[in-house]
Amino acid sequence: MRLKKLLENLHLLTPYQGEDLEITSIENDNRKVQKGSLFICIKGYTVDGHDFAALAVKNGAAAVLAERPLPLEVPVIIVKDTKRAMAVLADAFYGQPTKKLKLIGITGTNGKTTTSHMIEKIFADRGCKTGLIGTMYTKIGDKTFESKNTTPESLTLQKTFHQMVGEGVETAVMEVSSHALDLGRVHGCDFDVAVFTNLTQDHLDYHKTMEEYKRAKSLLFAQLGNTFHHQNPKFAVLNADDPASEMFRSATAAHVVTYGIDTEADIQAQNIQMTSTGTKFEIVIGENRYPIHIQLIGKFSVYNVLASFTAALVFGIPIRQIIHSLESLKGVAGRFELVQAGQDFTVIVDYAHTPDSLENVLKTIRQFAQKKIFVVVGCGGDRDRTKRPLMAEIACRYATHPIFTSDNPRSEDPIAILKDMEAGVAGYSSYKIIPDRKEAIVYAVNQASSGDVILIAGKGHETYQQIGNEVYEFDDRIVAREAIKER
Ligand SMILES: CC(=O)N[C@H]1[C@@H](OP(=O)(O)OP(=O)(O)OC[C@H]2O[C@@H](n3ccc(=O)[nH]c3=O)[C@H](O)[C@@H]2O)O[C@H](CO)[C@@H](O)[C@@H]1O[C@H](C)C(=O)N[C@@H](C)C(=O)N[C@H](CCC(=O)O)C(=O)O
Ligand SMILES: Nc1ncnc2c1ncn2[C@@H]1O[C@H](COP(=O)(O)OP(=O)(O)OP(=O)(O)O)[C@@H](O)[C@H]1O
Ligand SMILES: N[C@H](CCC[C@H](N)C(=O)O)C(=O)O
Ligand SMILES: [Mg+2]
Repeated sequence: MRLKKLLENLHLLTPYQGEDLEITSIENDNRKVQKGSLFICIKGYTVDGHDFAALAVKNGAAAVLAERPLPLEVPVIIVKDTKRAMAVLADAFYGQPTKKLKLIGITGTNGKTTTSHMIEKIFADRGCKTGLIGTMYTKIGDKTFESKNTTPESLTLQKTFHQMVGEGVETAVMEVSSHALDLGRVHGCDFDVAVFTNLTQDHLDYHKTMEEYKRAKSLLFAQLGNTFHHQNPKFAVLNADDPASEMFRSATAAHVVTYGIDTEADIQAQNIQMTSTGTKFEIVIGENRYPIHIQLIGKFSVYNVLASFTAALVFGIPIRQIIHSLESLKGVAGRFELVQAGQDFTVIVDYAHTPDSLENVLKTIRQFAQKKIFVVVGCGGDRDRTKRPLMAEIACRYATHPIFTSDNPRSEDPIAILKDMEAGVAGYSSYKIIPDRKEAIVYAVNQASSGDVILIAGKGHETYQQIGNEVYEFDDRIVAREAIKER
């Protein structure tokens, strides 16, 4: 694409008058620059991309987009906010791919990954080629690619959507994190449906207050726009049981459809019963009742099913097909995943790393556990510190044998993280501290007797543990399996 044509999309008050050049790619990392790239300088949290502009030019950059003048031999286009501009240029360069896709965005503290997989399954079961972007990976059809962030920055995102369109994807489902919304990573994404799961405490290291965290989440609903698309209507799918939904409703002019359990909603779950193979309930829509028997357990799973059901319903997918897809879902990796290695006690690996998710999972376990409940849990370093004492207290409140250990300590001292956790459990003496995660898992496995339950929380599908700057191979499921075998 020609540079002038590309820059027209920025609608600068003083249009670019410089040399017109062929732009072969857009990059914001000098290490990816090739001959003819437009290099965008982004001031990051760690380094300033402006400091890499000269290197980018050396690597072949034809032009540079920056927030201040730079002494370079190629054209330097100055804008106030390169991150905002990057989203616009990425969308234009890749041919506005989200306009060619049915795009479903999911936000909320917990349940995004699970719900996105449910929605993807409903569309895939209909023979539709799907795309998925989220915490575990980016997926195009059956191929998966590693993802660094739950929601990547705009350039990576638009490139991925472009690839999806090229490979025949019709429907893309993505998790939209609060960081992404706040940092404008999804600017320009033409969402058709925005889904809200729930809002509880997390990420206060970044957002500082719950109000700010909620405001960031509300941007997804604001982004559905204020224009009506009567041929392709846009929908906000909101959780009637979560008070934050009111703010999200007011943030959008799109059609609002609610789901819920405890509060009256357009799509409601009633008569919820736990069975030996999962959960049975009825989905009530007006006068109609649709029985469903899913293979997952817990009230939180019912919420995820309702959110997915509603998102699919607004696209006009027949109810019996939606129900069939949801009933045949066995689970999502690392979410309430059972480790079965011939033992006579239950071992569950789950991604609960927030107070609310830990409480939900432990409450669910309490519904069926007959004997001891072990929980092996830690808290991530360089993340919200205020959730640490809360998670520890929840572990002690619901489990008979809580074991505090390390999650991903990152740059923090693991012992200091454990001290933050301990601050929440002054009134308890039931817990044990084993800083080494493997030792903690082995200890729980060795202590368990027939009929007990062990919950290993926090890392779910993760296959690594980050201690300092080192990333080690670590998979709770494999460690637990080996511990069971060696018992
Ligand atoms: C705080 C934050 O969001 N950081 C994100 C940010 O990194 P950063 O600001 O540190 O970037 P930087 O390293 O300073 O680089 C600045 C610029 O210089 C460029 N650069 C850098 C080095 C170099 O040699 N050459 C070069 O050109 C970089 O390409 C970049 O354009 O930009 C990176 C690239 O897009 C992100 O990967 C990174 O996410 C980090 C890994 C992260 O941990 N983010 C978390 C907080 C996050 O975003 N989490 C959410 C939600 C998680 C959930 O609840 O599910 C998520 O969506 O993942
Ligand atoms: N609807 C829900 N409400 C509360 N907790 C949930 C819900 N769904 C899942 N959980 C719990 O939260 C954990 C994380 O679920 P999931 O990975 O689907 O959430 P997420 O929003 O994608 O999280 P992240 O922001 O870390 O990517 C699960 O392992 C489970 O313990
Ligand atoms: N997306 C979440 C994942 C946390 C997972 C937990 N294992 C941790 O490392 O804290 C985050 O980055 O905060
Ligand atoms: Mg996720």
